[in-house]
Amino acid sequence: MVDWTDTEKSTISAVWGKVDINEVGPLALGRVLIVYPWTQRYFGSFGDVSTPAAIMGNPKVAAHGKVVCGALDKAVKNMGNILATYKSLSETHANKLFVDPENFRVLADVLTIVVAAKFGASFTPEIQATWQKFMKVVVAAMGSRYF
Ligand code: HEM
Repeated sequence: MVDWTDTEKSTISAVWGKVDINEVGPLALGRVLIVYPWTQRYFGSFGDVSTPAAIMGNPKVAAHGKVVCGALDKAVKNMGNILATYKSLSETHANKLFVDPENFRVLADVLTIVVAAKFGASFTPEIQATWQKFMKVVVAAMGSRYF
């Protein structure tokens, strides 16, 4: 159970409210595949991911980036119970997709970089701290059914 202050809750809602899932989702997943190439092994059915340009232009990568960010929307809307929110998604990634949970942290870090680049100076250290706390909880929840 994670305690969130009212300020933390409103900070996450405000940041998320300014994030365009359709833009940030594809950018984040594309960057994960480029910066951490071993993650490509999970997306064998996605077609051409052989070069950075192919990855960033791949419609399946873009579509899936939106799906992942859509799932993050659920965490924003259920901050009081992120663990339960991701129970079955964690089970799917563990037992069906066999995704190494270390990759959740990788995705969270890349997403933070993409969000920071979009926000620029308005992504203050205080906002970053709250955002990273939120990401930590998401990563923990996504990894919660691995053991
Ligand atoms: C915050 C972290 C993540 C969230 C919220 C998330 C969310 C999702 C969602 C909602 C789906 C669709 C599930 C379904 O259709 O039942 C999915 C599928 C999938 N995820 Fe994740 N995911 C995350 C991280 C990752 C990472 C880091 C990887 C691999 C590096 C990954 C690999 C996959 C794969 C391979 C699929 C199936 C794709 C397909 O064949 O269509 N996920 N994920």
